[in-house]
Amino acid sequence: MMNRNGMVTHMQTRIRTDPFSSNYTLVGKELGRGKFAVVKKCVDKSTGKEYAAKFLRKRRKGEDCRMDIINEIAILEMAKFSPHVVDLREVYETNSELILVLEYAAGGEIFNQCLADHGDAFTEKDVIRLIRQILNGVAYLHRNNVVHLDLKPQNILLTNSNPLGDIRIVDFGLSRRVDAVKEIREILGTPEYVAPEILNYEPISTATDMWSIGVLTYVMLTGESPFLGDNKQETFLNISQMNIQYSQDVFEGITDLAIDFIKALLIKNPRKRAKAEQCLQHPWLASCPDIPDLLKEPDLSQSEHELDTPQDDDELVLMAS
Ligand SMILES: Cc1cnc(Nc2ccc(CC#N)cc2)nc1Nc1cc(C2CC2)[nH]n1
Repeated sequence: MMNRNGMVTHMQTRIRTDPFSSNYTLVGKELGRGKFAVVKKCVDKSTGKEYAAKFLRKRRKGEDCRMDIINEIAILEMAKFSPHVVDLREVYETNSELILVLEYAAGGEIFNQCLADHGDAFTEKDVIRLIRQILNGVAYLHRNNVVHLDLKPQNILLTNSNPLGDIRIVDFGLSRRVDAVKEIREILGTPEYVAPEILNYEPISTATDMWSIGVLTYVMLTGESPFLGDNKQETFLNISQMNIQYSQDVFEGITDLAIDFIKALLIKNPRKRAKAEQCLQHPWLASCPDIPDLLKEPDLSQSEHELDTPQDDDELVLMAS
């Protein structure tokens, strides 16, 4: 089932109402915190296995937001066959919260290694391998007509940081189905990574995620955020005016193929931007072989997992930023 702004309203996971604390022990400090969610590491009491528990408040600013959380759960369910999307184990509900028990990625956010000093920063070879995994995960979502809409280094986790492990895409709190609605025109995402069409209230599409992957690649290779200004307005201006440099000093030691890859994504017109499947064929990614991911994941784009089409086709409500 879909509603009019591309949110999924139907899920299959059984929601448990027995106490989360009967089965899990919380350990250590918080892993992450958002406006209406907190993420904590936990351990399954019966197996000792580690998970991440995401506590999401159902009421936000006096509104019932339970359906927003159902949307996130349904998208995690749909993506369960992708090895690059964090796995959802089970869901609990209390009076005030829904609790998602998710796969634990011990390596944390790639954000931390993007900014690391030269010694611990990613090599170009690391970035090629990680970007290929991100593209495989995003290609899977796009084949299933889902856009993430908040791709950034804080939402790409590592199974292990040293030795460098594999990526897991997390946080589908802003994600939407793009096939079920004529146009999604909401201001979403994080300023440094939002695509120009978001700022101009133009239609959001899978190309919106591809722009974010272009920014992400730039940051992973250089440690610099290409459009970051002194404040949100300046950042938005840099994006809408395409104020981006590929200077020799910032890209010292980085191949021209890498720059060519980024330039295929940081294109203002979304229709001209490379798609995930095209990116996977780019010579920059072909420069170091890896196990073909498609061998690991069935493609469910045409299957019983297909979400229902929407009941009504009203125009989307234009959301204020
Ligand atoms: C070691 C660790 C360190 N830092 C974060 N940060 C983080 C980033 C984004 C979100 C946003 C979300 N969702 C939550 C936490 N997650 C970690 N492990 C996780 C985190 C998780 C699941 C995704 C929560 N599994 N393993």
